[in-house]
Amino acid sequence: MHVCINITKEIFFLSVILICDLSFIKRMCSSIPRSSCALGVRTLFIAALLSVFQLSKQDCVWFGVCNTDAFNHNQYCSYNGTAKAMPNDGLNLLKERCSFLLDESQTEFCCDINQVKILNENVKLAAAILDRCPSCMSNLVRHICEFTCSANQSQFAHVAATQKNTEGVPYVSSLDLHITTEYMNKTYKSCSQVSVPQTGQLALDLMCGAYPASRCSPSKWFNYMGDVNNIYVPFQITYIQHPTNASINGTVPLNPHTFPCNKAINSLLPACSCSDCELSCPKAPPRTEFPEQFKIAGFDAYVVIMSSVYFVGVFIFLMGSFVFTQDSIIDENLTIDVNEVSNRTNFRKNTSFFENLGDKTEHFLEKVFTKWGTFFASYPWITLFAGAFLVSILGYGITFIQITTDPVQLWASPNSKSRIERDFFDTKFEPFFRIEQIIIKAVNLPNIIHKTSNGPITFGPVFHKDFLTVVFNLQEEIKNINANGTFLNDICYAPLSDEKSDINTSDCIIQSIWGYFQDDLSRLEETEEDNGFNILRVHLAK
Ligand SMILES: CC(C)CCC[C@@H](C)[C@H]1CC[C@H]2[C@@H]3CC=C4C[C@@H](O)CC[C@]4(C)[C@H]3CC[C@]12C
Repeated sequence: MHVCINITKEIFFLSVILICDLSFIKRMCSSIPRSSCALGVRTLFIAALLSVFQLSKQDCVWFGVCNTDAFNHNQYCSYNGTAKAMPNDGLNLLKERCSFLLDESQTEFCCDINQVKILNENVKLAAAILDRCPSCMSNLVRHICEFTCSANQSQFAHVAATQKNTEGVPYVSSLDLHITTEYMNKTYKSCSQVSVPQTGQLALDLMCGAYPASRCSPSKWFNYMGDVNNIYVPFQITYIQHPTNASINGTVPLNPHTFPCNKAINSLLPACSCSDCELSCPKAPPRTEFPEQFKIAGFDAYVVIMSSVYFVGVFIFLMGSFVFTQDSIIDENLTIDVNEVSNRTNFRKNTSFFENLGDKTEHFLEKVFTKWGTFFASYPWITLFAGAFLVSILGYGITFIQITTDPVQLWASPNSKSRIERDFFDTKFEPFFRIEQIIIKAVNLPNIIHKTSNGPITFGPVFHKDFLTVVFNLQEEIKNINANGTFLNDICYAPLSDEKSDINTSDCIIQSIWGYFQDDLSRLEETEEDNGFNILRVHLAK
């Protein structure tokens, strides 16, 4: 509709100009030669077309400041013409926050010097919080500069509503801003961890309206920054997200260039620090990869080698037992003489290699030990005394024996991580306390799906309300445990208790998920509203 009206306007202008020109030409042509007359007509026609084109160009949606409301917010005059030249003072002011707009030596803009001043003033609000992370700040300011001053503003900004000032001049009271989701996400990502040391919060805790940073999202953040009900925002800015930067019905969504927070935007400014940008934090060294497992034909090499050794051994044994036999019986039909029973070889048909080997070894040992025994038996006294002397000499070492009964010394290597940490603990927290841990697992319970304004989030089954209640009861039972008259408060670590007075169980250090609820069952029931969603209230700060 809007376009149609403009086109009819153009045709109207064209016809008026042509009619005027034609009457003028008729008069002129009667007095000059025909060829120069034709040239004149053509030139006039082109000039007319150009002027029409110029008139129809509507690059801007606003220009200049037309209203200042009760909150000292400035609103801009509705204007749909071309960009206007910016005086040098204005260009210098633009350099402050929007220097990228001047990159292509552009001098015409859809804003005047007053708007640039207002822009610089307003941007200071965000700068107070975000300036410590230059990439985030620059990302955010890019779209603000673009929609306030860009020379082709009308491609992505459409006036949604206007109002009239006291003099009846219309000013923009609501603007639709077409912007890519990519820009919003990347800008949000680069700012999401920026901290505000003065308050100990994150920037988004302050800049996301009703939402804390943990529940903020790109859409919520931008919506808040454009919400006219926000005291800092002068007029409604409705961010309309586009999944791509493709133009739709002549609307080309704004897609300014962004920098990740760990990249410096120029050589003068640093990248954001680790405390404001996770990407800037030093990376943990890559995990040392274990060397490739040694394999033979796709099987573990040790298995292959040990199996081969086993089979070769078995093979040798079987060969020695059955194949390499010695013929020791001469005659098959031998009749054994009773007197020859002691001659073993006569009973054997075949003797194996191993049997022969065993036989020889046995004979050898028999000979050696017979000699040994005969020798010592011949000198009994010397043997007895020498033996006793040797035993007493060697037994002297028993005086150096140390028996370790401490399980820590017995089972933990002095260089092990647990041992080093325990030694550290012992030196810092005397006397030594043992930390007892109970690891509780939820069995057969479903996951918890928590519906939030950012979409559903799945939590593990340990967050089941009933489960948490059972854990609480168990914790209470442990607190009241009675071991033959000794209670937890008799043995627990209670650094905050007054040493002179008796230690109460409530002074004992117990760390569990119930700490979030100050060990108070009724607090688990408390909920909070998050944009229509019910959420659990966590009493961290109380
Ligand atoms: C918690 C407080 C301090 C932070 C406030 C953050 C938001 C609301 C502030 C920070 C920067 C501000 C913007 C800075 C510059 C401009 C350009 C101007 O042409 C229209 C207003 C507009 C678009 C401001 C709107 C409000 C704004 C988005």
